[in-house]
Parts: sequence; structure tokens; C-alpha cells
Amino acid sequence: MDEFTVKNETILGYMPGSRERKDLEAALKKVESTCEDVPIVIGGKEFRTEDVRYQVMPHNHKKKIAKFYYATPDLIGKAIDAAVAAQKEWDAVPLKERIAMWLRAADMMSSSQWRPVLNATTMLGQSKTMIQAEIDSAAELIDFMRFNAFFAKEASKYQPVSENPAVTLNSHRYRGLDGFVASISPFNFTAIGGNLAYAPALMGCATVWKPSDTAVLSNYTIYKIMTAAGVPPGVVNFVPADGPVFGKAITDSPHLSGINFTGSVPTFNWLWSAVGKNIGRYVNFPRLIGECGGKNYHFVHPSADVKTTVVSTIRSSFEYCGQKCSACSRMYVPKSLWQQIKCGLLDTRDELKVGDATEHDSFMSAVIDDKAFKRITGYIEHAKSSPNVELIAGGGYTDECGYFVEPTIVESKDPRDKIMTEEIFGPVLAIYVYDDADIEKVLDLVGSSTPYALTGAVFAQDREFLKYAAERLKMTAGNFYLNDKSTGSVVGQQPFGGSRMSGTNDKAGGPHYVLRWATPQSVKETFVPLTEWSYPYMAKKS
Ligand SMILES: NC(=O)c1ccc[n+]([C@@H]2O[C@H](COP(=O)([O-])OP(=O)(O)OC[C@H]3O[C@@H](n4cnc5c(N)ncnc54)[C@H](O)[C@@H]3O)[C@@H](O)[C@H]2O)c1
Ligand SMILES: N[C@@H](CCC=O)C(=O)O
Repeated sequence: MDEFTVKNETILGYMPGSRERKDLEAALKKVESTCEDVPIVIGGKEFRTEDVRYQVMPHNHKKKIAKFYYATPDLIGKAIDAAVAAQKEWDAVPLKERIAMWLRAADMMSSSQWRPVLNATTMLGQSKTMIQAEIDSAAELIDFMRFNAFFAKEASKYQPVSENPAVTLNSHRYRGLDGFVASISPFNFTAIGGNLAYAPALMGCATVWKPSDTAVLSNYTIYKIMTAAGVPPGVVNFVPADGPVFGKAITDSPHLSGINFTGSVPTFNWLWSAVGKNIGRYVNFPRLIGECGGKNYHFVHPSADVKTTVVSTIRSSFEYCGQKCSACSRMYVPKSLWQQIKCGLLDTRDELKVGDATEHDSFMSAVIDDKAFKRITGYIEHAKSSPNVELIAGGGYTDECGYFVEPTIVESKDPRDKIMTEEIFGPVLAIYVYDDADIEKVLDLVGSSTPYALTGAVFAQDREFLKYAAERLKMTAGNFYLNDKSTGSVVGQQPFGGSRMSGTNDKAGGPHYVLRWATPQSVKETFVPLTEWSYPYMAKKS
């Protein structure tokens, strides 16, 4: 296997007049002025059904940017058959060749031909600002491709012990999962869609990929790049479909070998239950990998640096409208710091511009769709009417042109109020102010008041406390931050995932993730013939 090292993709600056800014502006114009026709692709062939759907721009929802089609159950079945058939041949392609394809794809994604398209489709289709698109649909996606290739190469080096290779040679190899993997992706990270579909493929699996309705265009762009990089027909089948129809079709198939899911807890629970009900019908026990929601916390100690705490919280809670699974959504602040932190949060919040995703001074744009708008504004109305909760900033919203919600901050007197404990997935930060003397009780609440354990951050200058909190809060977060915001994990640096109801914690972006998509085989070859059935201590009859 050719040796290579790996490093993270540089995040470009997009300064006015820069090459990347010009390329991006040209791509934005092109994507905005077209409504791209996105087919279902099965075994390399395009299909269209009568069930026509459109992807719109969340910040201007009258504008359609993609036309796509829901697959029927029959077509999903066809995609399963295509994947099962392609998997055998694909698994025979040497890992070295597959890795070369992934590295080629990463270079294409990084190029001035494709990077602007990935970012423009993400900015317009998912309402990400320039920087939010760049860290997702460029840097993180490229990192997933390169790091997974690197981790696969490193993993393939392992060989078991052979005490005397002239007599017995032991070896080990990774095979793809036979059957098919269903990859089901969320709207909020373009890179996650690419990783869910293509990490299993790298390891020799074939996948049926259902993108989110609200991320179809950026996800189809990934499909096109990977195909151009050499991934053969049938290895990844691109199948937009109604969620429950897709879920039923894949869990009914005996060939389901794995589900690679990222999304909400109710959807993953549904999939897990369906697999449980059907367990008698599968060829293999399907592997269930699910990264789900969070109610991520910022815990502030009386020794915290106020400025760091404020800026980190604003970024974590409101970047991409709080629609990151890792977004800070609850905060615990000691009374002794409350006035300073409150002033800092309110003043900084007032500076944030909510607007069109493509305007360079927008800090955030619209939330993804009408469903999200209703859910988030429901929590805001709850805050306005509940005696336990005080709205201290924001609270406005409109869906007239786009699904806009102001960055909203509330103070809750009840640390177990639903606004402090349920995932909102929008720009709403709930704060509980505690008596400094009650710090132990509040540390208990961090782990006991929600079913999640995705990300969490502790702000303190007291190093003894940081050490203590790291132990005390050990099981409350899969990604734990000290004096840093709860969002922004980087592939290869902070492998990502949570436990409890936040998921199976398989750590996307880490060295072990690719191995979830391989089924190892141990091989023993003996060169000296076995001629004697009895053991030496047995008396021999002469
Ligand atoms: N932990 C992580 O790494 C991570 C990362 C990103 C997002 N998330 C979570 O994702 C959620 C937001 O994403 P979303 O709104 O797209 O989630 P979602 O659960 O609504 O949808 C995720 C995907 O599942 C599909 N789906 C829905 N019902 C289905 C069914 N019955 N069978 C099969 N597929 C079905 C959807 O169409 C979509 O493609 C949040 O809860 C967020 O925290 C988690
Ligand atoms: N890498 C992301 C996690 C993705 C969740 O939506 C972060 O940590 O911000």
C-alpha cells in the first residue's frame, strides 16, 4: 500500500476580491438562476417518478433550486438489488485502488471547479453563510474523504502473530459487509451526507443513500463528484424518497447489512424497532450506527473568563441558527457572574445580522423549513407564556419570505423546564442562573435533566475545577470542551459523536469509524501436513 500522510483542508478566507470569493459568487449566480433536475440514480441509471418535489431556498422559499423525485417502494427495491449485486465485484477491487479514488475525489472537491459548487448549493439550499458552508461542504467533506482513506490504509496494516510462518501463516483481511448498507442523512451538514454514504463504500460496502429532502442538491453534487472520481455504478445508489417509505423498504429487506444514520432520536428509534421486529429475516445482523440529537450545555464556573464565555456561547448557540447537533442550547451561570455575562450576551446578540445567506455580513440566515419554523417558534411562544421562563432577548420571527427566527435568549427559573431539557434545534438559548453555593446540585442537573450526552463545555480559569468537572461530567458528553464552545469539531482532531440518546458514538472522523463498515476475516494457512490424529500423552496401541 502506498504510504501517504494526511492533514486537514485549509479553510479559505473569502476576502473581497479573492479568487475563491469570485469563484463562489459565479457559482451562486449559476445555482440561483437554475432549478436543477436531480434524478434518482440506481446502478448508474437515472430514474424519475411522478412524485415530483422541489428543494427551495429557506431564506427565500418561493425560489426553487432543485426538482427531484421520490422513489417508489419498487424503485427502492431495485436500488437494493443493484447494491447487493455491485457489492461483490466492488469488494474485489483492491483497497489501494479504492483509496486512490477517494484521494482523487478529495482533490476534486478542493479544486476551483467543484469547491464553489459544493458551497453554493449548500449556501442556497440549506441557508448557510459563506463561512458555515466552507467549514462544512468544503473542509469537513474533504477531510472525511482523506482521513477515512488514511485510517483505512493504517488499519489494513494489521496482521496477526505467526509464531513460525514456515509452518503456519496467519493473516487478516477486511471485507465489505455483504448485502447493502442504507445511508440516511440529515439536512444540516452536507459533509455528513457524504460521509454516511461513502465511508461504507470505501470499505467495500454498497449503499443505498437517501438524502434529506432539504439537502438534495448539495448531496447530489457529492454523488456527481464521486462518480467522476471513478466510483462504479451501483456502489452508491442515490435514492431520494419519503422517509417512512424508505425506512420500511430497507428494514423489510433480508439483505440489509447496516444502517448508517444521522438525524433525530425518533427516526433512529423507529429504524431500530423495525430492525428488531424483522430480526428473524436478515442474512446478517444489521449494524446500526446512529448519531442523533443533543441538548448541549455550557457550564460556567465562578472563575470563568467572561469574554471567552460570552463569545463562545454566541457562536455555539446561533451559528447556523443553532441547527448543529452540537449547538449550545442550555447554559448554567453562577449568580456572581450573571450580570456581566447577561450584558455581554445581549450586547453581542444585538450585533448579529439575520439575513440572506449570501450577504457577506449575515451572521445567520433562515431555519431550514416550515416544520422547523413551527417547532422553534413553539418553544418561543412557550417562553413568552410560561411563568417560569423570561424572554430576555429576541423572540421575533417571520416566515413571509424566508423562515427567519431571531437569535433568542431566555432565562428559566426551572432547570427542568422543557426549554432547558428538550432539543430545540434552532436559535434559542435557555439559561439557568444558579446560586454559587449550589454548584454541586447544578453539576448533577447537567447529567440528569436530559436524555442526551452529545457535547458540553465547561468555562473556568480554576484548573482544579476543570479537572474535577472533567471527571464529574464524564458521561454527559461524547465531545467535551474546556474553555471552548461546544460546536466546531474537526475531522481527525475531535472525532465526533455522543452516547445515551445522542447516538451510538461511533466517532465519525476518527480512526475506528471505517472499521464499523468492514467485516474482518482471519485466515490460517498450514504448510506442514497434519498426519497424526492422536496426542503424544495418549498411549499408542501397537
Ligand atoms: N449526532 C450527530 O452527529 C448529528 C449530526 C447532525 C444532525 N444530528 C441530528 O439530526 C437532527 C436534525 O436532522 P433532520 O431534521 O434531518 O433529522 P430527521 O430525523 O428528521 O431526518 C433524518 C433523515 O431521516 C429520514 N427519515 C425520516 N423518517 C424516516 C424513517 N421512518 N425511515 C427512514 N428515514 C427516515 C429523513 O428524511 C432524513 O433523511 C437533529 O436531531 C440533530 O441533532 C445529529
Ligand atoms: N462537526 C459538527 C457536528 C455536526 C453536527 O451537526 C460540530 O461539532 O459542529
